[in-house]
Formats: sequence, C-alpha cells, structure tokens
Amino acid sequence: MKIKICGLFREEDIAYVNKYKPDYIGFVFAASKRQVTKEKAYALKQLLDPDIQAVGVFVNASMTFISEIVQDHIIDLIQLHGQEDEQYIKELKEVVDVPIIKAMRVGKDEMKSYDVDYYLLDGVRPGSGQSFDWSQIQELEHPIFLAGGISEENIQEALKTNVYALDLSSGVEKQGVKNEALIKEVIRSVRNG
Ligand SMILES: O=C(O)c1ccccc1NCC(=O)[C@H](O)[C@H](O)COP(=O)(O)O
Repeated sequence: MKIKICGLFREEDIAYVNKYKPDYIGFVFAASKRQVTKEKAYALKQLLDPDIQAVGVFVNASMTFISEIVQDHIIDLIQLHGQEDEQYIKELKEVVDVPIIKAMRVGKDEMKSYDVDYYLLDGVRPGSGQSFDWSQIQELEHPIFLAGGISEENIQEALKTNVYALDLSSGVEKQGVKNEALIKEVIRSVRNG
C-alpha cells in the first residue's frame, strides 16, 4: 500500500519526508492552517526528494492558478477537494496533463463517478483528523486514497481496508506541526504491511 503525508509547509517537514520516503506528499493551496503560497511550495519542492510525488490540494480553485503550479513543476498530481463537478474536471483536463485525484467527503458528498485517475475518501471535515466509518468503503472504478483521522493508533485497521493509499495529516502532527517520530512510525507500519 502507498502512503501520502499531507499538509507540509516547513523545511523541516521536507527533511522528515526525504528521510522516511512516503510515496506522496501534499501541499495545501486552499484556505487552511497548512496553506502554502505558490512561492513557498516552489521553494519546498526544490528541497524534495524527486522520488516523492508532490500532490497539490485545491478547493474550487481557478484553473489558471492550478495550471501555473503544474507548469512550474511544483506538483505532480492535482487533488480536487471542493465541489468541482464533471464540467470543471473536463475543462481542467484540457489545460493540464497530470493525474487528478477527486476527493469526496463520505456522508456529505454524493458518491458520483468522475473522469479522474484516483478518488480520495475523506471525513466530513478535511484536514481535521476526523474519520468516517470505513465499513462504508465500496469498490470504486478508480484506486482509492483513504483519508481522515488516520494515525498510528488506527493504522492497522486502515491497512485492512486494502485501499490504494493512506493519506495522513493531523495524525502525524504534534502541536500543529509535523512530527518526525510519528512520520517515521506510520511509514514503517505501511512498509511492513
Ligand atoms: O489539510 C487541510 O488543512 C485541508 C484543508 C482543506 C482541504 C483539504 C485539506 N486536506 C486534504 C487532505 O488530503 C488531508 O490530508 C486529509 O483530509 C486528511 O487529513 P487528516 O484527517 O488531518 O489526517
């Protein structure tokens, strides 16, 4: 199973992931305590191990903004975490050529089919550390990132869901910032299966 560590915004965060090597990291460009500017993300991307894929997290962002970030090679995948619909996705695919992850809040969003590469199933408050009932995970037509409240405490249960990837943010933070020991531990758990 793959692992994504989301919401990096400090140079230390990049040093931690370069050391323990998750498959993906996330830069949040939406309003959030973890929000990064394009300039900050560019600087952090220069420090990131090129084997780690960078995902840009957007909420109802302008396509011009997203495509500038893709063109500047700041991100390798786009994560749409708002109310982007089929038409938005169709138009976005005309201006960018990187994989797209469509996030859906389980219990809040309609579970629709989208012409994307991956789905991300999240709790109702993204980035809050709040989980949903994982027994509701269904087989979908695209690989699934599972997000929302995953931490070292429930990662063994999360591994049993057999999704494509686990996505963690709050669960690897202490006092609002990423914690090296927690990142090391969850990546070890995923690598050991
Ligand atoms: O992380 C945020 O602050 C955020 C804000 C707005 C939209 C999406 C956001 N995060 C997206 C993610 O992929 C999170 O990693 C995911 O929701 C899991 O978060 P957590 O429950 O804290 O592990």
